[in-house]
Amino acid sequence: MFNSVKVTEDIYWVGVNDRRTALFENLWPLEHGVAYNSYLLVDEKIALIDTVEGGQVGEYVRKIQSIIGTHKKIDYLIINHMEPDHSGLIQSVVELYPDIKIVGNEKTFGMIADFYGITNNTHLVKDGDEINLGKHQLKFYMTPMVHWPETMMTYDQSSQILFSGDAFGSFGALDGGIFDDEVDLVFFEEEMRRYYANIVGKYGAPVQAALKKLHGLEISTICATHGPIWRSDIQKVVSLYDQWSKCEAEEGVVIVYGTMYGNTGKMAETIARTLSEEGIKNIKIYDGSKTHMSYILRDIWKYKGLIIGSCAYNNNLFPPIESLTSKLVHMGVKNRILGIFGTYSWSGGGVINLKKFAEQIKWPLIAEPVEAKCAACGNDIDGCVMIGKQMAKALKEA
Ligand SMILES: Cc1cc2nc3c(=O)[nH]c(=O)nc-3n(C[C@H](O)[C@H](O)[C@H](O)COP(=O)(O)O)c2cc1C
Repeated sequence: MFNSVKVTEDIYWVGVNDRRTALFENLWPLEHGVAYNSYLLVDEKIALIDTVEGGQVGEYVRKIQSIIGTHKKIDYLIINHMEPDHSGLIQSVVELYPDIKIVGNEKTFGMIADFYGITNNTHLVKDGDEINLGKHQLKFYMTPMVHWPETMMTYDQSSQILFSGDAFGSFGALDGGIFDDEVDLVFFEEEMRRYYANIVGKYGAPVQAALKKLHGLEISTICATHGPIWRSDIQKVVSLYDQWSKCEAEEGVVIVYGTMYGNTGKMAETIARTLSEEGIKNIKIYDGSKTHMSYILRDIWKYKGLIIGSCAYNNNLFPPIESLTSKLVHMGVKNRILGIFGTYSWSGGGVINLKKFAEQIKWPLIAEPVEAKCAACGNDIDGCVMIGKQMAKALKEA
């Protein structure tokens, strides 16, 4: 989108959409693109909050100059987050506005020096420090490890807008709509959870600390660095972050399996049908080879139950299931209940490693694991039914 967009009378969205990059962080699919949001506050003094990814300098500068013209200077460049998708144009901004003061904390400046070799014209802020722009009084909140060490948030006391960095951000380009009341909210809530689960999810405790620090602040609008601007129901957005960072989950089950020839998948169908017969409505089945892990993690972040299956593969788990289980351990997901199943033909490798995963992640196993030889029959099918029944029972009791 070429236009800048007014957030208030004198605050502008000057972000850009990226529909070309296939993988965010070279890892996470961007089927519907992503937006890099930056904001311009035009007061007696002018401040730019964060920049955008490095590839879109022309459009970014045109947007800024369509608001302030080519002669006015920008006084402050506030850096809430140094990840290169937001800091990518710091050098270009500094070249264009050589007197600009870069506002950040101690950790920010270490990274600016190391990434971009910039050490001049810095304005160091600590937790609670303020800067006056004229009408606007900005206050800085240090929120380390949401999700980098230098992350901070900027709160404008006059408009009650929180510039939150990556917190409350989501995947998905902004297809014309910039505000939450202009976009498909169902899509963005899913994409916000996928972003949270994959990018921020490991840092639940720092997110909790940040939410505590912001508690009591009157927030009219949240301007994150990705996704829509939230202004309709701030309480809902904050409470989603609260739930996710506490690993709270809803009633429902993700069943994910790894299969080469379909036998493990058939067991998943039996388990799912039993869950449904037992009254569970939210059941999501994924073939781990077909659906990218980021979507599976998104749903694991939502639902309390995980049932995971794997065929044996060279004495080990099937590779996509191996990746998923190690990612779950790495992220330290808590407060889930687990069922496991699988197949083998000679010495196994799937279920034995799923049992090791259960021990590592310390989630309770709701039923006896089922391991079918080649293809499930008789007792194996009974075992799958039992996994479904026990999972439904545990979910209802949770
Ligand atoms: C490449 C490959 C490696 C396998 N490695 C093992 C193994 O290490 N141990 C074992 O018991 N079975 C192994 N199997 C057999 C499968 O795990 C077994 O046939 C299983 O039932 C297949 O399930 P599926 O139909 O869900 O793919 C292997 C099969 C293939 C094709």
